[in-house]
Amino acid sequence: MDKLLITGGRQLNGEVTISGAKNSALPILCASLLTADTLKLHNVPRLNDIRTSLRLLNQLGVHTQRLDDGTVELRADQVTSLEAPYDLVKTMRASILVLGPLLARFGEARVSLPGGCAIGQRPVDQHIKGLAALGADIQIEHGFVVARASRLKGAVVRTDMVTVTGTENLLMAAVLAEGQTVLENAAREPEIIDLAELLIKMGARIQGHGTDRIVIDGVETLHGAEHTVIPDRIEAGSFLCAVGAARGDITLRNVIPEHLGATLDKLREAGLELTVGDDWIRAVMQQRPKSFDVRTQEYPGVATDMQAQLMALNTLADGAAVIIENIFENRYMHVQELCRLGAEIDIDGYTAVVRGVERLSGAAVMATDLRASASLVIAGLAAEGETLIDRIYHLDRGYEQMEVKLRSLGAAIERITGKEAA
Ligand SMILES: CC(=O)N[C@H]1[C@@H](OP(=O)(O)OP(=O)(O)OC[C@H]2O[C@@H](n3ccc(=O)[nH]c3=O)[C@H](O)[C@@H]2O)O[C@H](CO)[C@@H](O)[C@@H]1O
Ligand SMILES: C=C(OP(=O)(O)O)C(=O)O
Repeated sequence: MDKLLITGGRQLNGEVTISGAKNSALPILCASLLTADTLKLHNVPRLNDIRTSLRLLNQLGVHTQRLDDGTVELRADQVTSLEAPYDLVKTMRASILVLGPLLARFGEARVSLPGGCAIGQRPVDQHIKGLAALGADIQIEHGFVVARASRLKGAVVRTDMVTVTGTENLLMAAVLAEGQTVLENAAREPEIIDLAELLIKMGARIQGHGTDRIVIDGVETLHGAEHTVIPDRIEAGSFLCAVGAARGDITLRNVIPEHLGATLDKLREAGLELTVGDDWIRAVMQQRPKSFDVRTQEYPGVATDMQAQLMALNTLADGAAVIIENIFENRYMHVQELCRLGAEIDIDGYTAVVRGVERLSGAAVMATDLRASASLVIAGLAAEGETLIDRIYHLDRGYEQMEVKLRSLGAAIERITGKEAA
């Protein structure tokens, strides 16, 4: 298992290019199942989750090809299996996103229930409820969601809570359904808009994406399209937290600053000087951060996927901060590890109180999930001495070459691979 070794205390300076968004690319890859024509996708990040998705799609019979420039071509003209097996689904919850497209185009799907996960229970009942409302017959059998429908029929679907992948699954199902579907209480994340825009290029009729009411008029078939995945707002936010903690002067390239609105507000509260252009953000930090409170919310609020990184920044702040995690019931696994680095944090249910300390000190820590890993990297960059982060396979799920990018900014960070790390 690989580890990361960080020698903290170096400032970050220079430019870094942000990769395509994992959470946009994952549903978009699954949209390839909706047509027999070719999808040509640009700016697809090189991540373990993307490799897992491509493996899953291959297993279903989708022909996939990755070109050197980050382009991925997919063609689902010979789908040979309608089953997403446990061994692939267990490593990545987003595999559930094949359910809607398979059912809509082929009238059948068997998708393993996603396995346990470190940040909360994460049921898929809303995906199932929505597909049932579109006329699917759905059973849970032997750990699989087994869904059948001759042709899905449009309906009004109101999910009990805002769900990102739930909205995406229902959107991909509804585009091929007969008649009109209205998704109420829909997620408004930029990744939903990106998916909807791809589907529209494929011939889908969708209105209202980006609002909480999406109206879809089903069509008989969809065709091929070419699309560029949006930049990863969470990767961008993570680098900004890193410079906030380690200090320095960095410029992010290939970003859409408006997707980071709530995060940028928080970072300004922390004392970062931010200059924002069309597709770049410059961040300068030369002082100790000031503490700032965080309440995670659905977009356009502060993303739960930024909570751990914003907490890492707060551990070094002047003052105390209250952090409230509103989306996942178990997303404080990083707290114990940040405390190993000298942070002072108390948790009470969904609330964490962070009392900023003047310095962190390097230690051996364990990554427990994707954004927890990022928070440990951020803290390690600012800590005195060496921090050794174990289980960074979590980080590799969602950050493209994070240590290479950080090294280019001047960080002392090395990957220790395989046996060497044991
Ligand atoms: C691949 C992807 O895009 N992942 C993102 C997606 O995850 P994901 O789509 O899994 O998260 P959801 O938006 O669905 O979850 C929001 C809340 O709803 C609950 N819920 C959801 C569906 C359901 O059927 N029943 C139910 O109870 C969840 O347990 C959670 O408490 O959105 C999350 C919230 O922004 C992000 O943290 C993840 O990075
Ligand atoms: C929780 C995340 O991803 P996933 O939904 O794929 O687990 C994330 O991106 O922070």
